[in-house]
Amino acid sequence: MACHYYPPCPQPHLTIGSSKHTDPFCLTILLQDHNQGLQVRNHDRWVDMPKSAQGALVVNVGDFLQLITNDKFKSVEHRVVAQSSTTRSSVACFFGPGSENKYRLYGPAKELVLLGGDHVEPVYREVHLVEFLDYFKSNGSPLSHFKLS
Ligand SMILES: O=C(O)CCC(=O)C(=O)O
Ligand SMILES: [Fe+2]
Repeated sequence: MACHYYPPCPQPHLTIGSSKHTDPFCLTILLQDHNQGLQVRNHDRWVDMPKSAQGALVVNVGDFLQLITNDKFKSVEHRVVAQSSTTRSSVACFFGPGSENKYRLYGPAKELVLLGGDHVEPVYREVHLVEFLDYFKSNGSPLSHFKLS
């Protein structure tokens, strides 16, 4: 879980709340307050997330879910831009394989690779969570690194 507090910045164009990234796990469930700032990347455009209705949760797909679904679900690149006069708070909960499975090998799920009876080539090699997260910590999104050529 990560709790974020973004103070106002009088010159928001000179800073960034949170730099662009994808989340590494399967799903992120995000509670944000009523102030805007979160943006998601749609092709080459940054799109403002609309203000959440009271109590609404934002659900982001992460890189590990993209890997095990063989690209059926795509992780979303996002960032938080600073605001000139309002603060912003958010709480993000990250969901993925438990640490008891950290050395288990995961790859594109056979059920998804073979969906509909048609054979679909796996896009990624098998990897365990420790290797996946180590790569993420040093380099950002690990997806292209674990792609089969
Ligand atoms: O503060 C936000 O809305 C986003 C936080 C976030 O992207 C993260 O914790 O990974
Ligand atoms: Fe994030």
